Amino acid sequence: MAGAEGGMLGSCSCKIGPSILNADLSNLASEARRLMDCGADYLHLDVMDGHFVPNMTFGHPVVKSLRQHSDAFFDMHMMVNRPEQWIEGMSDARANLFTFHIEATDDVKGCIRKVKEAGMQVGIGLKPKTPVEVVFPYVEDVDMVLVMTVEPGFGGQKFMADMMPKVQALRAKYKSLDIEVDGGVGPSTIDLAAEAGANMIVSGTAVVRSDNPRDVIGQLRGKVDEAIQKANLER
Ligand SMILES: O=C(CO)[C@@H](O)[C@H](O)COP(=O)(O)O
Ligand SMILES: [Fe+2]
Repeated sequence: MAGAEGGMLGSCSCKIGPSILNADLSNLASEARRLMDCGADYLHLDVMDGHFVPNMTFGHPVVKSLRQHSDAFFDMHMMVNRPEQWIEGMSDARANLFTFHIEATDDVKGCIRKVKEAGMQVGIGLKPKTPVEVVFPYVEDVDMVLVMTVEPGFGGQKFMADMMPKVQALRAKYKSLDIEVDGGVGPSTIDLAAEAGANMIVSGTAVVRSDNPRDVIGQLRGKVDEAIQKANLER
């Protein structure tokens, strides 16, 4: 659904979402346009509050401004404590998917409900040290599960291959779940993520710092499509 605002999740097809964290943030609108024009399916927007992670980025006022220039599907990666406090602002900014971390709230069910009531799709994220089992009670209620493949906070880190068993465990249990991986994903690590069963691929540095982002997005998509086809044949 490249380029269109609205629903995108639920089909478990390959979707590539560049992270703009290491892009030129002073030219967010043109960076968003450039990445969507290069074949991205959605934009992954990293929100950091300086508490949940040791870094800060931007909040809903910036997202609302960006929305004036882009009709892309906005995947909000909320690396913030007490994500509940930003649901209304992100909904007002016309974000599409609000992904909060399971470690960041005492009321996971309540947060899921409030995101839905605010008219957004909902994702739930797991830091590397969080076991995958903690998310199982909520999977039926969310649109997507995000498995972090770096410690959240910064772009350009090394992909943690030891997170792949989490992706495999989720895929084994939930055949049509949208599973996103985020952190250190690029042409040299996509095979592991795709074969484990991830279908939503966040890629920051590898895409935005490439001389040929279209080619990188195409390579990532090729590997994921191939893995999905193989998995379907084996079923
Ligand atoms: O959420 C995060 C980091 O906390 C990510 O979205 C990264 O920013 C992706 O960038 P690369 O690791 O692909 O450079
Ligand atoms: Fe992210």
